[in-house]
Amino acid sequence: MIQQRLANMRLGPLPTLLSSRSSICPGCRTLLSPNRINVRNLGQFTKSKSIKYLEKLQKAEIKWQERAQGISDGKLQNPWDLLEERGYVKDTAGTKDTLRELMRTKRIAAYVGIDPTASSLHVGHLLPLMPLFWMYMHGYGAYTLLGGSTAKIGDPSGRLKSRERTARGDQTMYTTKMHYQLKKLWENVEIQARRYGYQKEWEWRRGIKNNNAWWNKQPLLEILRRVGTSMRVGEMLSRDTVKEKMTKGDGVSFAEFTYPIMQGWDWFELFRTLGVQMQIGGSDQYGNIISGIDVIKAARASEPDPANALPQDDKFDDPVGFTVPLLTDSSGAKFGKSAGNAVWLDQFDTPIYDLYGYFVRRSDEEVEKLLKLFTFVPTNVIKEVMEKHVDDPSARHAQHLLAYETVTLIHGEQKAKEAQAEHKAMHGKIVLPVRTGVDPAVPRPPSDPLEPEDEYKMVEGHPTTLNNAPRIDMKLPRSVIMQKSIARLLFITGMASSTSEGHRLARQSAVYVGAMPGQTKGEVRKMDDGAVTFTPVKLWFPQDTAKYLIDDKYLLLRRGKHHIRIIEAVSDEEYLKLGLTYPGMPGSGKIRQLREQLKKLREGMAVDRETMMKELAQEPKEEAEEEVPEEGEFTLKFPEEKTEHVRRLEDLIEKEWQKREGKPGE
Ligand SMILES: Nc1ncnc2c1ncn2[C@@H]1O[C@H](COP(=O)(O)OP(=O)(O)OP(=O)(O)O)[C@@H](O)[C@H]1O
Ligand SMILES: N[C@@H](Cc1ccc(O)cc1)C(=O)O
Repeated sequence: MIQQRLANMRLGPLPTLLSSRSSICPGCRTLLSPNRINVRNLGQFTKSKSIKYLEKLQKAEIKWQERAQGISDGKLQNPWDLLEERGYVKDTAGTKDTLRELMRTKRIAAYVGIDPTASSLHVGHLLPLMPLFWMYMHGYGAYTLLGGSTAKIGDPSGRLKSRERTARGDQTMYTTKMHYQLKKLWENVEIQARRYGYQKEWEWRRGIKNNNAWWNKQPLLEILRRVGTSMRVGEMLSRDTVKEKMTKGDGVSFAEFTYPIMQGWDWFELFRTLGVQMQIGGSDQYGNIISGIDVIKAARASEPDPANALPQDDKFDDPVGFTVPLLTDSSGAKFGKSAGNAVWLDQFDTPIYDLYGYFVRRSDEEVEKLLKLFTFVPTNVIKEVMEKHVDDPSARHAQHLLAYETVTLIHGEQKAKEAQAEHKAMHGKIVLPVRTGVDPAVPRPPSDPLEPEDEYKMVEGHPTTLNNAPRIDMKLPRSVIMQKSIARLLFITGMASSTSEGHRLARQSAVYVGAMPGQTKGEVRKMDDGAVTFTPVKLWFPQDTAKYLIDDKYLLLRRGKHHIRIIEAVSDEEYLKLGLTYPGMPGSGKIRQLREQLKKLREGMAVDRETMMKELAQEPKEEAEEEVPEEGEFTLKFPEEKTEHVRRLEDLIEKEWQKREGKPGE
């Protein structure tokens, strides 16, 4: 069938196509029209490969057109209707009819941008991401963009106060963490797609972009000439967000005023290179989306090279967008970091158990809406679940489904199973702890200084995925970073199982450090803030590690695809005060010994107080330093007197004993 259609296609013989002049975005796996293929943009293919590639494009296009016909015939649902039905559409840029028809006829691509202004994504960010994920699962191109450059300006939309400036190093840390969170989300979306029966096809496209890639080399003059001349200041001043901030807030800086143009130019870049015709954002992004459409139209009309001209034949070539409703808390405040009510996607900011608990606590009134927004559960199944739920609301059946599915998307199904089992074991016996800041009235329980090093251990016996990858961020004393060999650092950070393995990895350049590839041999170029780039580690001298410190504060290491460490250099005093330890830290044996005993006690393995005290009185085992310190090498050692951390652990052990012995007040 496809063969036959291929032969009948009006595209003509492929070699002819290859010589035709016009434009197609190189990243799009979309055949726009017969005369729109630009051989220059297919430069990376040899001629024969290009023909194969074009054949694949043709097949994909035929499938798409068959699907479009199926939608017209009422055999298939238009994905736009799915987005509307699930509650994702608040306002549209472009009429709903245009959006609907565009999605039926054209395999467009869409994007959602997020500025890395915190170290983690939060549940609010999932809302604009969900329709993007749905689009991906229906064969559209889907891109997430990190605003490494826009974050330096700060979007004034929906705010009365300008964002605080972020230090260069922190900005890098935020970008890196969000980049890996997005990667993890995308990997989980692939799994979810399979789980829900969406068969992955060659044409599916997705990616994570960083606008730093173009802003670092974008001449201002080009923007002013191509876009600046047609954007009217009066119109820009009349935008609600600008007016609000100018009259009720702290004013609008010139940089903030140009923010919508920056965001619009991002869109133009994605439109030009990847065929991203649609932008999705929270409802506070409506003004920026409208400005973006103006920017694209102006940039498109002012293209100096006709060979690069973008299609602009009819309304289906114009950029479009839509906003999702804002997720708010019970007081109506936008759920996010600025309002201080965020539920984080980073399990070390919001533990998975708490994330699960957050969704279980949603009210009966909102659970159906949230199931549609945050899960891939089909609407007919949601309907059945809600019927069951109404029969016995106290079982919180719908809420558990919501929690399970959302945690599965964020952290993987295994983690969702664990959180559910843990939750079920606790249910009814204790009040759920709230450690997320969702409800500030509930005090946060003191954190347990339990086995922090374990967070950096790789899971044994299982392949590493981003769902089970160890913790990314860690602190280390500055002296350790500056004076230990890179091999030792790899061991200390959990990237290698021993110093000798660290040595081998560094010798083979099998690990990477956050930096820009040097242009000359031995040259070290620091990473651009806002972008994440790695170059292979070499066996350099301990003092050379300092060259890779970003903003004199962060060192980035990567092994394979999933083992990342963002190591923050803190003063030795602060490290001790925080009570942190690292593998092989001289004097840390006491802490390890106390932790082991506390664990034993909690697991009911401790015999009696006297035996435990005896064991604690023994000299703790020190982890042998595999490496003989080089002369003058610093070794951070715990001071003789008890540290805060030791005292805290002793205190916890005492409390556990009192609990066990049934002392009042515990
Ligand atoms: N609570 C929310 N509901 C819906 N969309 C949201 C929510 N929070 C953020 N978004 C959307 O996520 C995208 C990125 O948001 P942004 O980078 O502004 O982060 P933010 O957390 O909203 O920032 P802040 O809370 O500091 O204002 C935007 O499209 C934004 O509208
Ligand atoms: N301005 C958006 C983030 C964003 C940044 C760059 C873009 O191209 C798109 C969106 C926000 O603050 O929420």
